[in-house]
Amino acid sequence: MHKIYTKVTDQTGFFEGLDPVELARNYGTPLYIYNERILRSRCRSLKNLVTYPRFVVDYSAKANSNPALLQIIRSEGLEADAMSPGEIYMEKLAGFTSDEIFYICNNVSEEEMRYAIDEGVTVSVDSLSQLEQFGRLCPGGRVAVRFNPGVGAGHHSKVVTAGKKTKFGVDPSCVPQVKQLLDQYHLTLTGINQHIGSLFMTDQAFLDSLPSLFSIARQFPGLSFIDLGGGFGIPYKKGQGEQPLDLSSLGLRLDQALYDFAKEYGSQVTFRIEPGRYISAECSVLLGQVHAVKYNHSHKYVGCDIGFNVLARPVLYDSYHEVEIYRESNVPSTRQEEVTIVGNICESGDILAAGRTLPEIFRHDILGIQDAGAYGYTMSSNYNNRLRPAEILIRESGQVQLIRERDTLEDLSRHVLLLDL
Ligand SMILES: Cc1ncc(COP(=O)(O)O)c(C=O)c1O
Ligand SMILES: N[C@@H](CCCC[NH3+])C(=O)O
Repeated sequence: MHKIYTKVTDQTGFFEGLDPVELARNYGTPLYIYNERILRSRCRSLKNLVTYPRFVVDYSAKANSNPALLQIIRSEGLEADAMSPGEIYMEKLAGFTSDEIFYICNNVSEEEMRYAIDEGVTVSVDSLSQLEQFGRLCPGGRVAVRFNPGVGAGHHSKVVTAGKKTKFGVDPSCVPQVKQLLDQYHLTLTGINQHIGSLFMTDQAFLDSLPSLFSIARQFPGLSFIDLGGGFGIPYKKGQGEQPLDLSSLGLRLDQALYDFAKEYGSQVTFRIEPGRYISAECSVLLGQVHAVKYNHSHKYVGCDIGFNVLARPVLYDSYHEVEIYRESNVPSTRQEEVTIVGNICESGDILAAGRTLPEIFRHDILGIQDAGAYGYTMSSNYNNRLRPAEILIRESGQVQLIRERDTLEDLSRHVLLLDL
């Protein structure tokens, strides 16, 4: 077993006794590693959020749609939301049936909407024009409408998806036009949904959004479901003492709100939530290797193979991920130093962690980027013609399984057509 010099969050025993340096050597870096036990525990926490009996957790696959992980999530009794035909496709590959998939789309073409209708999944539209499109494609069908409750939340303005400044959802003042379109195309409104945004760490905004959603529901008697959205946060700064979202307090208050509303509205109604990050973020550590260390104007840069093509969150949102250091040799880090960890992409903004105080890092060290399982691989790209990483899963049995191969150079040229010069 190689010595691990800094252990910030591995009290959970993330590697289950395996050696991250050996995993990096066997599978190469960059490498997304997932832990099945942690993934299952997050699914169970949300499934047991409330006691209200008709409560469904739709996993939001945009956070991570690796089919092996989707299989585990489904085996825990969760259903799934989808944002694109690709997500529907991956979910079906993992075994989700049409009635377990909720397609929450935004500004889609007729072709895409037709795909979802033909696949038999429930469709939610989020504008009057998309409702009209659905009506023309599927007259007499069942549809859901996403409303904007007016209350937004999120870790960055780019991921707040309700409130005044967002493209998402139908304004509640448009209920009469929604009714008119439902009538015109003989549609049944099967449910309404919302999503206030991504990552809240207190329950306030989420609970504050409910009265507005419930007041919309009152205008549509007989709905099968009301979907409250996702956004449940995880503490990315555990090393600085950031505390997890208090699910038990949120659950208690939510439960009360659900029972109260169902009593008034009708107890047949199902409530859904659609979390992504909470389920998949903490079950993954992303491994990378340090290939260069240098000083530029006396600041130390640690250069590794995790460019923003592998993990885009720090560059897109200034997101913070804890970094652990794993080392093969027994060379100790004798001092702490301030460093900036950067990737191998041809942009100055390719910064993974800026100005971090960490134990001294050497060339060849393995870095473990924590909480990388949500919006990690799914937002990766081939920018600079780099290869997207491999993904492995540490099973509950302790076995390691490859669940996605690393891209190859041939993958880069797969859809390319050369000229005949
Ligand atoms: C419509 C919708 N549902 C669910 C989610 C999942 O969000 P989160 O991963 O924060 O739970 C998102 C992403 O913000 C979303 O846009
Ligand atoms: N991609 C964002 C979350 C957006 C969720 C999708 N609406 C993140 O990494 O935090």
